[in-house]
Amino acid sequence: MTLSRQVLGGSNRDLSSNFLISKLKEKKVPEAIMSRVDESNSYDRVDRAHLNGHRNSLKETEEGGRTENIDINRTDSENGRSRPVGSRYWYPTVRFSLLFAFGVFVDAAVAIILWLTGGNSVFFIHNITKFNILHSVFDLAVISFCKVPLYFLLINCAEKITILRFSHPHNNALKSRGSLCTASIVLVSLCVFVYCTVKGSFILDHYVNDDDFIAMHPTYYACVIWCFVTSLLVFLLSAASPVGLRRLEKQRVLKYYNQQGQEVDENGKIKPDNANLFRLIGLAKPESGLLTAGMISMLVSSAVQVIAPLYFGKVVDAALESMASLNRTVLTLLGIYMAGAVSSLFRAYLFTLAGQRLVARLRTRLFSSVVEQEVAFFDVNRTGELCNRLSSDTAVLQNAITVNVSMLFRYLLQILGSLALMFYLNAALTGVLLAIVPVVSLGATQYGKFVRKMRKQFQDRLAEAGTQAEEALSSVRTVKSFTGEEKAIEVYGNFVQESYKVGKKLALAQGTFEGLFSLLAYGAIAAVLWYGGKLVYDNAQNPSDGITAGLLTSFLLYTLQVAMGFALLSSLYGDFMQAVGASVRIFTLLDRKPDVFVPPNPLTLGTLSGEIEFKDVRFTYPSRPESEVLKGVTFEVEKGQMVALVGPSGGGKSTIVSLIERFYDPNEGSIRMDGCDLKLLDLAWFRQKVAAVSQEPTLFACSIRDNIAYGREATDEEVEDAARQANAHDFICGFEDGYKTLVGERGVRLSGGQKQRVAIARALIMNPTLLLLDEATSALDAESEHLVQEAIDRAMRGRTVIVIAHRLSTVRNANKVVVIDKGQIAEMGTHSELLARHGVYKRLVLRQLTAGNQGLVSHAPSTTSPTETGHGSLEKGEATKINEKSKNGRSSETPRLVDVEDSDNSDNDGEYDFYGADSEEVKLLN
Ligand SMILES: Nc1ncnc2c1ncn2[C@@H]1O[C@H](COP(=O)(O)OP(=O)(O)OP(=O)(O)O)[C@@H](O)[C@H]1O
Repeated sequence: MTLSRQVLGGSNRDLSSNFLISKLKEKKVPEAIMSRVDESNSYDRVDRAHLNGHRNSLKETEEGGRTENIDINRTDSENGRSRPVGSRYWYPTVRFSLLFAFGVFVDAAVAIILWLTGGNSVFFIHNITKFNILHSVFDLAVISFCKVPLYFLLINCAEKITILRFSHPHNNALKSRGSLCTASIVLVSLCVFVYCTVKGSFILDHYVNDDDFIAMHPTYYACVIWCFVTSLLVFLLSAASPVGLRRLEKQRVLKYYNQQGQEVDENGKIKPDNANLFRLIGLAKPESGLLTAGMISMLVSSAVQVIAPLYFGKVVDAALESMASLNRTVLTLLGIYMAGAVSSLFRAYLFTLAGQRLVARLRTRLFSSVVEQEVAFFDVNRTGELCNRLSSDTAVLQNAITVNVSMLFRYLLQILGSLALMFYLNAALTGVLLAIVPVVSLGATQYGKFVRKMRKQFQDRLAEAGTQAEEALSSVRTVKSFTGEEKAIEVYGNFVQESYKVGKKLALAQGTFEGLFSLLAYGAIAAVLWYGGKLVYDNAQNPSDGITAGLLTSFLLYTLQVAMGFALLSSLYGDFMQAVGASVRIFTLLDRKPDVFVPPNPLTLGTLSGEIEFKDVRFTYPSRPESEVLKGVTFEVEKGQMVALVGPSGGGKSTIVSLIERFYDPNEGSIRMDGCDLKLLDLAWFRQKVAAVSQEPTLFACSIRDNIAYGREATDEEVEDAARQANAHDFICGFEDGYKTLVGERGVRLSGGQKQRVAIARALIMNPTLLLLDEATSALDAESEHLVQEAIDRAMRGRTVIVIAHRLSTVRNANKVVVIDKGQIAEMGTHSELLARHGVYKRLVLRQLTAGNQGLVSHAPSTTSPTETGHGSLEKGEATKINEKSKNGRSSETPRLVDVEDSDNSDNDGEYDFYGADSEEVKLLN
C-alpha cells in the first residue's frame, strides 16, 4: 500500500524538540511533516529511554572528538542502525475520505459536462433564462458545482476529528463535533438525493403521461439519470462514512525516525523505501526504448480498434446503398485491419520482450542480493520461500510492469476513444449508457479489493505448500528411509487443501462478480438497443430524425467495446495489486543490506601464518537471541599447530568454526588472525586463505572437476594433483567419464567417502593457510574411512589446523586439545595432560568408549562394528577391547551413554586397558 500522508507528529519533550526539528530540516523533510513534529501535540510517542541513550551517545561523540580509529564493537551506524528518536503515524493515500472526494468530483464534473453538451442550442439558453424544474437541468449542474467544496470541507473535517478521537476516545467535545460533521454530510447528501429523485420522478411522469411535454435535449435526460444514480451512491457512502473513516485506525502505520529524520524500525535499523508505484515502474527504465516502441505500436492498434466499429456501421449502410459502395467500404476496413494486425504483432513482441529482459535482470539482482546476505539470514528464512520470491514474485512483476501496463493503456484508450466516438455519433444514447457505468465501477473496485485480499491469501498458502514440497523433495532419501512418504503427502496435501479453500472462495467471488457484471452489461445493451431501435424507427418514418441502422450497429459495437474495456480494466486492478504485494517482498530483499560489519578500509595481510586467538568470545545466534552459545571462550592456536576441539554435542564446537569462517561475528570479545581482528580483514581475501571440510560435505550438481575447482580457477593438472592428495584420483579414474562425471544434486551419485575425498581435494586446491575440519567417522565403512583419514592426515601437514575431532588418533596427535562444554572451555592441554587430570575429557573418553562408540564426539549411532574398525579410527588394541566389552554384555550396536560418574567409579576397573597400545594412557585411564 502506498503510504504517503503523515498526520500526527511525534516530538520529544525530553530532548529538545528543536533539536529534532533542526535535524529534520537539515534532511529536507517536507514542511508538512515538520509542522506536525513542531506541533508537540499529545500523540507524542517518543521513547524516553531511547532518547536518553541517544543523548548519551551524542555526548560521548562530542567528548571523544573525531578519531580515525575504528571502534569495531560500536558498529551501529555502519550497519545502518541509529536509535529512533521519534515516531509518527502515516495514513494510506487511497483511503475513504479521498475516494469519497474523488467520487464527488467525478460526479459533479460529468453532470456539468452533460449540461454543457446541450450548448449552442436553444435548450441551453432556455435552461437558464426560462428555468423550469421539468425542462431544465441547470439546477442539477449548480447543485453539483456547489456540493464539491461543501463535501470536501465536511469530509476533511470529519477525518481530522476521527483521527483525533483515536487518541482521545473519551473526549465528549470531539465526539459531538464528529457526530455533527457526519450528520451534516448525511443530511446534505440526503437533500441532494431527495431533490434528484423528486425531479427525476416528475420528469419521468410527464415524459410518459403528458402528451404536451416539451422534450429536453437528449444529454439532459442522461444528466437527470446520472444525478439520480450518483446522489444515491453518495448518500450511501455518506451513511457509511463513520465506518470508512474509523478504518483508518487499522490502516495507519506507526513509523519511527532517527535523529537524521530517516525512517527506522523499532531497533533503529534504517528501513528502505520498499514499494511505491514509481519505484515499481522504475524497474522497467532500462527497457524504456523497447517500451516506447511498444507504446507506439499499441497506439496504432488501439486506434484501429476504436475506428473499426465505425466502419462496421458504414458497411451496413453501404450494403443498403450500392454494391460499389459496399466494396469500397469493405476494402477500407480490410486495410485498417491489416494495419491493426501488424501493429498488434509489434506491440505483443516488444512488450513481451521487455518483460523477459526485465525479469531476467531482476532475478539476477535478487539472487545476488540473497546470496550476499549474512549466514544468520538463512537461519530464519526458508530456502523454499526465497526460491518462491525468485520464481513467482518476479513473474508477477514481469507481467505487471510490462504486459499489464500495456493492457491498461490499451483498455483506457479503447474506452475513451469509443466513448468519444459514441458521443459524436449520438450523445443521448451515450448518456443512457454512462448512467450505468458508476454502478459497475463501484462494484469493480470493491471486487478488486476483495480479490486482492483473497489472492494474497491464496499465494501465501501456495507458497507454504511449495516450501513443504521443496523440503520433502530435497530430502527425498530421508523421507523414504523413514517411510515418510505418506506423512509428506499428507503435509503437502493439507497445505494444498488450505490454498484450495481460499481458491474456492476466489472462484465464487469471481463467478458472482462476473454474473453481476454481465447482468449490468447486458442490461446496458438492452437499454441501448431499445432506445437505439426507437431512433432507427424514427429515422425510417422521417429521414431527418433518429439514426440509421448502420449507426446503431456501430453504436452497439462501441457499447460492447466499452463494457469489455471496463471488465478487463477491473481484472487488471487485481493483477496490479498482486504486483504491489510481490514488489514489497522483492524490494525488501533487494534493499536488505547484509548484517555484516564491513570495515571502511579492509585489510589484506602480506602473508598469513595462521595464528588464531580467541579472546573472551561471547556469542548468541541471532535466530535464538535468548540462549548464549559461547560464554567467554579464550584460547590460542599457534602457527602450524593442530588443535582438536572436543566436547559433548551442542557444546559449541561448530559455532567456534563458524566464527572463524566469519559466518557470524562475536557479540563480545575478539577473534584475531595473526594479531589482527578478523572483522578488519578483507573478507573475500581471508576466506581464500581458509578451507573447511565438513562432516557431510555438500557438492554441487556439476562435474567432479568443477567441484574440485569450485574455489578458484585451476588447470587440469592442479585438479588431478589435489585429487591425488585427497586419495580421490583412483576412484575418479574408475568412472567412465573420469573427472567429467556428474555428481548429481548435492553429490548424491557419490558415496559418503567419495564425497568427502572430493571435498578434501576442493579444500586442498585452495592451498589454505588454515584448515578447518569436522572429522567424519560414523557414516563410512572401514576402507573409505581409512582412505579419508589418510587424505586428511596428508592435508593437515604444514598448515594450521583446527579439527572437531572424533578419533583418538587425531586428538593424540593434536598439539592442543580444547574441551568445549556448554559454551565454555572446560579443559585445555595435550591428550596425555588431560587424561592425567581426571576431568571432563577423561570422562568423555570413557563414556564414549563404554557406549561402544569409537568417537570422542558422538553425533549419530555408529553402524560400524568395532571389529570392522580400521586403523584410521581406533588402534587395533582399542577395537579388540571394545569388542570384548560388547561380549561382556554391552552391545556395540546399541550404544549406551552411561552416567559419567558411574563409568568413572565402577565400570572402569581394569576394563579400559584397550589403550594398551600406549601403556601410559592405560595407566591414566585406570
Ligand atoms: N544456526 C543456529 N541457530 C541457532 N542456534 C544454533 C545454530 N547452530 C547451532 N545452534 C545452537 O548452538 C548450540 C551449539 O551448537 P554447535 O553446533 O556449535 O555444537 P557442537 O558442539 O558443534 O555440537 P555437535 O558436536 O553436536 O555438532 C546448540 O545448542 C545449537 O542448538
